[in-house]
Amino acid sequence: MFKVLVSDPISDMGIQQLVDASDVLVDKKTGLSEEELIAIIGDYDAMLVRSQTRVTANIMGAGKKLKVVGRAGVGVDNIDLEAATQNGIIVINAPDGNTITTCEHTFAMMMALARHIPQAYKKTVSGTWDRKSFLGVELRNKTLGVLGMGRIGSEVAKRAKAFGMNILGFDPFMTEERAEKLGVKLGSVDDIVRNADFITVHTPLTPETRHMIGKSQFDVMKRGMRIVNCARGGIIDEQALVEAIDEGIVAGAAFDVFEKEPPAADHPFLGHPSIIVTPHLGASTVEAQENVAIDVSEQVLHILRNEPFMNAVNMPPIPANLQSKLQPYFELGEKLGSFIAQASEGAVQEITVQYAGELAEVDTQPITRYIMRGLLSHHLGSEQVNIVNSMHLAKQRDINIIVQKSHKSKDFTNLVTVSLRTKKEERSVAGTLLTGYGPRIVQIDKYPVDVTPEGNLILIAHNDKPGIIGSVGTLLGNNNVNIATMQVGRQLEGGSAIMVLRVDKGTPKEVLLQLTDMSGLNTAKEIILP
Ligand SMILES: NC(=O)C1=CN([C@@H]2O[C@H](COP(=O)(O)OP(=O)(O)OC[C@H]3O[C@@H](n4cnc5c(N)ncnc54)[C@H](O)[C@@H]3O)[C@@H](O)[C@H]2O)C=CC1
Ligand SMILES: O=C(O)C(=O)COP(=O)(O)O
Repeated sequence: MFKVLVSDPISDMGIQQLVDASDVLVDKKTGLSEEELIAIIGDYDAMLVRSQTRVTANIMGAGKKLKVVGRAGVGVDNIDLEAATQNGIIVINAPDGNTITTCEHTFAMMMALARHIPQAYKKTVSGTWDRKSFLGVELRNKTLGVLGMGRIGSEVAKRAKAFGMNILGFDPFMTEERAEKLGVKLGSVDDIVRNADFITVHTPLTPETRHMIGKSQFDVMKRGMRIVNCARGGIIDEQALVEAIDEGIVAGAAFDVFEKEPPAADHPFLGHPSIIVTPHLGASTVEAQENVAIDVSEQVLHILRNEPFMNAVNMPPIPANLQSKLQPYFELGEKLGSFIAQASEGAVQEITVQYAGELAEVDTQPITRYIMRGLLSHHLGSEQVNIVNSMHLAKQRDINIIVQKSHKSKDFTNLVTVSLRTKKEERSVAGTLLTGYGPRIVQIDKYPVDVTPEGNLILIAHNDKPGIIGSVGTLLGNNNVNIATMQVGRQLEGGSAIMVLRVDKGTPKEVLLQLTDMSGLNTAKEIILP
C-alpha cells in the first residue's frame, strides 16, 4: 500500500483518484512545521504540496521511502530540487492547470489598478461617496510590456489584444514567428522598461530574474506607468518600487506575490495608497485547483506504480511522441548496465554508450539514465539509485559518460552498446530488441552471442579447446547447478572464447572458484539480472 501525504490545502475533488485507488492511502495533514514533517515523512511514498509547504533538504533526507513530491501548481521554488535529485526523489508539477486562472487574475489586477477599484470600494463602504479621487486610465492604446512570454504571459498578451493594447514582449525563448502570431512586438527588457505604460512579469524567480526590475529600470520608465506582479515575489525589487512610486515615476502597482510570504505587518506595500495587493491568489479558482490536483494526482499514481509519467521538474521530459518508442529500451538499458557492472572488475572510470541505428535519431538521454541506474545499482544498491539521480551520482563519482551515435547498425535495426573502462580492464556488452522476443544481448566484448538477459547467468572466459564445455557441465552438475541454456562465442578456432550459461538458481561461490581453477578456464562470474 502506498502512503501519500497531502500537506497543503488541495482540492478534494482533484485528489479523488488517489483516494479511490485501492493501492493508495491518503493522509491530509496541512500546516505542519518542518520538524513535524521530518518526524512523519519516513512513512510516506509521496507528498502533495502547493506553495506553502517548504520541502527542505532535511525533509527529503528523512523521507526514506519518498519517491515523489507532487506540486499542485507551477512554481517549485518551495522545493529543494537539488536535494530531491540527490535523494532520488522525483519532483513533478502541474504546469498547465492554472494558466488561464492566473492570467485572469493578472487582468483583474491590471484593471483594478487602472480604475482604483480596491481603494474606491474601501472608501465607499466606509460611507464616503468620493467620485473625484479615483480618476482612472483606459487600457486601450496603451503599451503593455510582458516580461516572460510562457504559458501565462502569452495568455495575458492575447487578452490584452482584445483590449486594444499594444504589446511589447520579452522572453529568451520567444521566436519572431510565435510573437507575430500572438500579435506581440518583441523588444529587449530595456525597450520594455522605457516604453511601457503597463508592465506585467510572468517569469520564474531565478538568479537572473531576481530584481530584474530594480532602481535602474524604474529610473528610465515613463512617468505614470503601472506595474503588476502575479508571478513571484522578488522579480521586482519591492523597496525600489516604493521609492519609484514616491518619486512619482510609478502611478500604481498590483502585487499578488511577495519576496517573503506572508509579508510582515509593517511591509511598505500594505496600506500604501497606490499599491493594491492580494494574498497569492493567482491560482485560486475552483477550476484551477481541480485541474492541478487532477494532473498531479494522475502523475503521482503513475510514478508510484512504476508507469511512464510526465512533468518531472528535476529531470528532462520525454516528449509524448517518443515515450512508446523509448520505453522498451529502458529495460534493455538497465539490464545492459547491470550486466557490464557485474561482469567487470575495478573502479569504474569511464562509460561509453553507443546508440546505433534508428535510435541515433532520437533523444536517448532517458535510456542512458536507465543504463546508469543498472550500472550503479550493482555498487550502490538498487534502493539508492534511480533514474532521477543516476546521472548525478555518476557525476559525483567523477565517472565520465560518453555518448556516441551512429545511424548505421550492421545487423540490427537498433543496437545499444555499453562499454566500461575500469582501472583494471575494458569490457563491453551490446543489446537489441528483437521483435516478438524482447531484449537480447548480442555481443559481449568482441564475441557475438544471443543471450536473453534475465535470471542467473554465469559468464565464463576460456580458451576454445575440446572438452571444456563438457568439464564445465560436469562440474556444475556435480554441484547440483542445473544449466537451462548455454551460449558459446569465439572469434577464432582455438582462440579465446566466452561461455554464457543460464542456470536455474544462484551458483555457490566455491563452485565459481572451482570453475576458475579449471585448466583452460580464465574467469567465471555470476551475473544476476532481474
Ligand atoms: N500567483 C500565482 O498564484 C501563480 C504564479 N505563477 C507563476 O507565474 C510564473 C509564470 O508561470 P508560467 O507562465 O506557467 O511559466 P512558463 O514556464 O510557461 O513561463 C515562464 C517564462 O519565463 C521565461 N523567462 C525565464 N527567464 C526569463 C528572463 N530572464 N526574462 C524573460 N523571460 C524569462 C521563460 O522562457 C518562460 O517562457 C511562474 O513564476 C509561476 O510560478 C503561476 C501560477 C500561479
Ligand atoms: O502555481 C504556482 O506557481 C503558484 O504560485 C500557485 O500557488 P498556490 O498553489 O496557489 O499556492
